[in-house]
Amino acid sequence: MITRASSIQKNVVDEKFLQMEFADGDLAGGKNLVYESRERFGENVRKFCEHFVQVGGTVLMLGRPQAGAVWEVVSSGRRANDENLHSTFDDAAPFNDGDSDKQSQSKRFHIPQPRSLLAPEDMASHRTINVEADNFSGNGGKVMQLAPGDPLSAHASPSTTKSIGFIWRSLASVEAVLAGDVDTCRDEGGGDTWTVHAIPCSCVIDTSSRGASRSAAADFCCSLLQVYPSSEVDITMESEGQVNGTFVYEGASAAAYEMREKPTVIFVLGGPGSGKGTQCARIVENYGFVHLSAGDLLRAEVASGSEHGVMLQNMMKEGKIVPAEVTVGLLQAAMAKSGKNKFLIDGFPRDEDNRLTFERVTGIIPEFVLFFDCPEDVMEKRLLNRGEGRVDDNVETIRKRFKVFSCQSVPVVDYYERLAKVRKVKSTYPPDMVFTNIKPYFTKFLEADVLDATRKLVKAIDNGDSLTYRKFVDEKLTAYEPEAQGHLVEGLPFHLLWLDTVDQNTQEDKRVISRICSPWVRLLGENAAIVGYARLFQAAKGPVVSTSNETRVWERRKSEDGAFEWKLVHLHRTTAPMWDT
Ligand SMILES: Nc1ncnc2c1ncn2[C@@H]1O[C@H](COP(=O)(O)OP(=O)(O)OP(=O)(O)O)[C@@H](O)[C@H]1O
Ligand SMILES: Nc1ccn([C@@H]2O[C@H](COP(=O)(O)O)[C@@H](O)[C@H]2O)c(=O)n1
Repeated sequence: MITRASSIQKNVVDEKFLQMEFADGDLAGGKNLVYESRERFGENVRKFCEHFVQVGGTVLMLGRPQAGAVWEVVSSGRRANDENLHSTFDDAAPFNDGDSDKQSQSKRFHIPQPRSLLAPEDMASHRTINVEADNFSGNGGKVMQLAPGDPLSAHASPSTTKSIGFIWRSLASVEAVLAGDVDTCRDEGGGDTWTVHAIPCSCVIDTSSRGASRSAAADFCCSLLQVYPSSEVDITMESEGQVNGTFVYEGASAAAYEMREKPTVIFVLGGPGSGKGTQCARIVENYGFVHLSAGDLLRAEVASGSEHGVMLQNMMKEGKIVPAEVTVGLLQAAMAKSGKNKFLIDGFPRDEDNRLTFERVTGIIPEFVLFFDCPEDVMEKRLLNRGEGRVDDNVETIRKRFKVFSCQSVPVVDYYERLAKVRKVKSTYPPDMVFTNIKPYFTKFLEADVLDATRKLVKAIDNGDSLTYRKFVDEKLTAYEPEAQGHLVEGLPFHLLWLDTVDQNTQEDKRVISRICSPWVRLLGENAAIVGYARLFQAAKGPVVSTSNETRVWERRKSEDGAFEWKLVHLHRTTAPMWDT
């Protein structure tokens, strides 16, 4: 059984979830759970694994550690497979957390490097799974006829956005091969060829000197490196001049930083007229998401006179769900065009086919599903009063749409409910009240935004980039910092002087860069936040040269264009002691 981090949602790991997710037999039989993560481990993932172990399972955690994260193999003391774990992870050292009670229930090991995606039984037989070139002509989304161990190659589109989707699909394909899951082994085809030879694998990327595909290639390497330890991945980048692997590795890290995560997607569902569009407008205004309404995209497609226009119009008049390929294609194009990475996808997925097609094509799993709960009589009244001249806002079609919703869309909501991903809001109240009830689900995005602003600001300071610096900082910034010798400094000139003296032409190996470590965020209401962290200053090619502790106070305001932005209003920095190593 392979479980992804994203399906273990924050704050929802409880008995109910476990019972829904895993049949009794799975747990009672002491089955293995191979937990594969490309995401940061949180407290809930740990709890989840511990629980799984307590009910007799074994958990292997595979992937790459994030800074500061502890990778653990949690193994049930009641099972006799500890040896197996030792031989799989031969450099794993027992971890003694001093809690002897717990130790008798389960043993933990720190693994410095995860080894592979293979489950222990596969490791034991050392089956090598070849993932090679030229066995798959992927044009047109052909389904590959694969059995476990069969070779696989894949093709990537030259467009970066599509390629990112490919990366995840490609990794999903590798997993699918491992699991013998032929259905998942699809690819859309076209473009460059990326070759993954085996696990341990090597990867040859022909960039053909195209910018987009080069950066996609870097992303791909990065994804590989997140899943496989670098010792097992050998990356070569072929282009004019034979750029070597080191370049790609560094490129991959940079790309990983810029595009740390796949886009964040929230699906917005609810019956016709439940108020999805109304609330999405508020979420966009307050939390900076891009709103994509599947229905609006389809109506625009009809209006554009496209080849599918007549068919789409007829289906919509009947309240029917149009083919998923069309809707997903429109959504994908709109996401790429926006250049943004946070999306509210409204009125989607309307049925299982919508959901599966979206997952297959984009590889994106939604952060959560915002669901508006509203009785039919209320929705009908609203739609009849909407007055937007839509072809489907008449009693006859409205009733058909209700039927389609309960027969085809509700099962999708149930599916996400089983993954504990549904955030239900009653939408019979007035719009402002509905929005108040939605807000708590979006707090974490405010925290992420303010942390992102902090990172960008620190980067601007490192680069002597006063233009970007000014974008993030209030003119009346106040600061306590060692350079000010105990005085409160007000305004920007003191800081700009420092920025201007950072010599951007300094030789690369003499530059000092800084890194934010152990950050924390505390929101003070919706419009203020405190961010704290340790900042390590490093020579670009050398060890840490100094450290400081910084606290920054941010205020969220509306900018001239009406969007919210974070502005730094106060800074406190102290020099932190250095440790002898
Ligand atoms: N909480 C509410 N109270 C009263 N009226 C509302 C509320 N929310 C939305 N409405 C009104 O109901 C109508 C339908 O709302 P909206 O278009 O947001 O629904 P929807 O779920 O997006 O519908 P559809 O699925 O058909 O696109 C609109 O006229 C809107 O102004
Ligand atoms: N995923 C979707 C979304 C919509 N449709 C069709 O569009 C009609 C209107 O949708 P709204 O969300 O704007 O109400 C809907 O009744 C469907 O005909 C679709 O097929 N697939």
